[in-house]
Amino acid sequence: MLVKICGMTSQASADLCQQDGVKMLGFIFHPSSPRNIEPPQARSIQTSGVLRVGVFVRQSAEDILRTMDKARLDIAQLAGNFDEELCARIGAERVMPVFRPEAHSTRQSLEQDLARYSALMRYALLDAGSIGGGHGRALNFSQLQGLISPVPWLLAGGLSPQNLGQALAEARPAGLDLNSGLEAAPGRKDPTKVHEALSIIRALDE
Ligand SMILES: O=C(O)c1ccccc1N[C@@H]1O[C@H](COP(=O)(O)O)[C@@H](O)[C@H]1O
Repeated sequence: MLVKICGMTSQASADLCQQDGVKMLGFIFHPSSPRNIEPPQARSIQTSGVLRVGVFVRQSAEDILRTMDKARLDIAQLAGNFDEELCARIGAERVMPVFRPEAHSTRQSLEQDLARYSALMRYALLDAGSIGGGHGRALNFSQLQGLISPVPWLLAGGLSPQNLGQALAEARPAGLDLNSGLEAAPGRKDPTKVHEALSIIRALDE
């Protein structure tokens, strides 16, 4: 199971979330987010053995590449409008676009969209809503069961210890992206929720 925990705002939050089984830590570069972080601060946060993911909403390829360099990022999560050219400029191995199941009237249309980006991304992420993120709103998990994706896909949107079991059983993603559902307050991770979520995932992933 590919587990990503997003919204790192300090070394303490990264230390809390860098636990066995966590593969990605996310840093949000979106000024209006309560989880926004500046590139130098993200750079100063030490991580080990995890992929460092930057979350971007409306930045240009140049801005994204500059921030990736400044903050020592491995992957760009494209949570705004993206196209083939943007993905190609960043490089397929470093791209995780956010796809929006609710914007598609059929499952086939979502799968076609995923297929279109097959050579342009390393992972795909599926979230609720139409742009941005961190809204804490979940997708309809059962509608995603058996989804055909050319790359491993992560489920995002309102995941918390309360709904992880249902999400895994119904959507059956390759990975999970946890964010506001593990917070004590916006931008501040709750150690109890983080431990609880990771132990649920470990138990269900055996
Ligand atoms: O969390 C944010 O503030 C945010 C802002 C702008 C773009 C993306 C953001 N977060 C991402 O949204 C999803 C789902 O988050 P949640 O579980 O619903 O809180 C996740 O991928 C975050 O990386």
